[in-house]
Amino acid sequence: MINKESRLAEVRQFLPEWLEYSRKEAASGEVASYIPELSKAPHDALGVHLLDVEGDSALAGDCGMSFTLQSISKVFTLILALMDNGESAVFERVGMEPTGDNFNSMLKLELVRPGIPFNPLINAGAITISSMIRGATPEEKSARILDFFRRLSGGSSLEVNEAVYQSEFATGNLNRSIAYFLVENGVLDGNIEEILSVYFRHCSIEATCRDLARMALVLAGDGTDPLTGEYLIPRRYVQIAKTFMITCGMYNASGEFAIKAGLPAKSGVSGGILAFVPGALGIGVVGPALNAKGNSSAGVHLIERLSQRMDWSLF
Ligand SMILES: NC(=O)CC[C@H](N)C(=O)O
Repeated sequence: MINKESRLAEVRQFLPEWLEYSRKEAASGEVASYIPELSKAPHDALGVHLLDVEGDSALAGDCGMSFTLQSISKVFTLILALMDNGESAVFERVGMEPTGDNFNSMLKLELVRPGIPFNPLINAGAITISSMIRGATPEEKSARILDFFRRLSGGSSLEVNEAVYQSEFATGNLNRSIAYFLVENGVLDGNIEEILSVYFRHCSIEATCRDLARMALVLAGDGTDPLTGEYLIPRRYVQIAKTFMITCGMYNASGEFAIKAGLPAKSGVSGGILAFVPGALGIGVVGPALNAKGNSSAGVHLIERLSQRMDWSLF
C-alpha cells in the first residue's frame, strides 16, 4: 500500500528535475507525421500531471499543452461499447490477446481465423468497437462518446480537434484497408466511411495532461470518480480495460513497460500516455517525439522512472 499524501509530496519535490532528465530522451524520437496535422507538435515538449484520489496534484513541464487522444481514446470507447452491448456481444467481435505487431498491422487479420481483430486496442479492434457504439447516426455515436469522455474527465468541455480529424480522414487509407478487410471477414457491417468517421473523431478529441489524469483517476477508482463519488463505469468493465492496458496498452512494447513500470497505461501517436496506480492516482503525460514502437520516448522514460522511484508497480 502506498502512503498517498507523503508520496505525492515527495513526487512534487523531485518532479521538475526528473522531467528535465527524461526530456533528453525526446532527442532519439520522432514526432508522428503519417497524420500530417500531428507533425506540427513541438518535438521536445514533455509535460506531466498526477492527480490523487484526494484531488492533490503534482505537475511539471509542458502540462498546459493540448494534444489529441489518438489511441488513448480506445480504452474508453471499449468501455462504452461494453456498457452499450455487454461483454459477450463485444467479445464475439474482438479478441482478448496481444498481437506483438504494430498497432496498424493487418498481418494477423489474415493469419488467424475467424479473422476477428486480436484485441480492442489495435486499430482493427478499435474500428470494430466504434461500430458498436449505440446511436442512430454517426453524429449521435460521436456525440455520445464525447459526452462520456467529458463526464469521465470531471465534467470538462473536451472537444474534437477538427483540423486533426480532417487530416486523419483525408489520409487514413491504411485504416480504410483494415475496415474493408473486416467487412470482407463479416466482422464489420454498415457504412465504412461512417464507421471511420466515428473512429477518427474519437481519436481527434483534444485534451491536456490534467484531462488524462482525471480520466485515469476514474479507472483508479474502479469506475467511481474518487473526487465526486459519481458512479460512471461498472467495476467489471474497468477490470477488463485495465487488463488490456497491461497486456496491449503500450502496443508491442507492453511487456517491457509492464516490467519497467508495472502500471496499466495507454499511449497514443500524439505522444500522450494515460496511466494510473489503482486506488491511488491518475497520471497524464505528453511528449510528442515517439520511439520505434510508437510510444512517447520521454514519456515512457518518465513514467518508468517515477514508478520505480515510488515503488508503484502492481507486480
Ligand atoms: N496508435 C494510435 O494512436 C493510432 C491512432 C490513429 N488515429 C490511427 O488510427 O492511426
